[in-house]
Amino acid sequence: MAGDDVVVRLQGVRKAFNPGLPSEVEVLHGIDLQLRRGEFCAVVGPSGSGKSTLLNLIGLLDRPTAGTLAVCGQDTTHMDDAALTHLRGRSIGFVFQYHHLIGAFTALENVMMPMLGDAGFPTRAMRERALELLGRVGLNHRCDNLATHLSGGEQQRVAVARALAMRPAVLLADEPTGNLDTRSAEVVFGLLRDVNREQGTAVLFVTHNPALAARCDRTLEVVDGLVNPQAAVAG
Ligand SMILES: Nc1ncnc2c1ncn2[C@@H]1O[C@H](COP(=O)(O)OP(=O)(O)OP(=O)(O)O)[C@@H](O)[C@H]1O
Repeated sequence: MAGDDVVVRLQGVRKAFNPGLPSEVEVLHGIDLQLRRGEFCAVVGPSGSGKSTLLNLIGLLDRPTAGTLAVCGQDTTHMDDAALTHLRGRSIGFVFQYHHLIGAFTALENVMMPMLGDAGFPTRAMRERALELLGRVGLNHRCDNLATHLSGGEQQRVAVARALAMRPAVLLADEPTGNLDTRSAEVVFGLLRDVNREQGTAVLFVTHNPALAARCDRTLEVVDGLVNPQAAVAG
């Protein structure tokens, strides 16, 4: 297996909540998977099977209880929280089912948020990058609108622009179209697909929509905390 273009690698990853307590529950039971640069991969499976838990681990929002996880070639096992935050900021973009924009900020300000980083104040370069991204998602005419004044589909397009701000190698999209009407879902899916093809961004796209899953390069099926091995290796 080629190693250089692997942007996410999980080996024997397990995740238990409340470990060591009577309420302990293991949700992921030993996941092996690789995601390569440029792959657009659907993540499907029944409700409660562990899809979001898996994405939260890959997004470095939570830690495995066993196994190894490497992102962009870096083994995260012994990283402290600061190192995880740094790696996450440089490598991962997130789009969630609910956009999580800051309603009192404009579209432009929301897209600039991830770029503020340590500097903490906006620069002209950040503003220009945010304008470019809003143009990319077809919303330059909305840049000065408050997020709360945008439609659901527009808000999700701003969320996509924000997720791309740091040019992530990996985009994690957890049911990004789940709350949208068919037309807006198509626009958001098309945007993710275009970005994937143009920039080689690897995408994990959680969906309950079989028609959208069928349009991805491959499908990971999560069932009872395991990834279907056939689907995981299928091209
Ligand atoms: N913090 C937590 N503490 C305890 N159990 C949790 C926690 N987070 C998730 N779970 C449990 O882990 C299991 C998997 O949840 P997860 O959200 O990953 O499923 P999912 O496949 O994304 O579901 P859906 O399709 O409904 O979004 C569920 O049984 C859930 O109740």
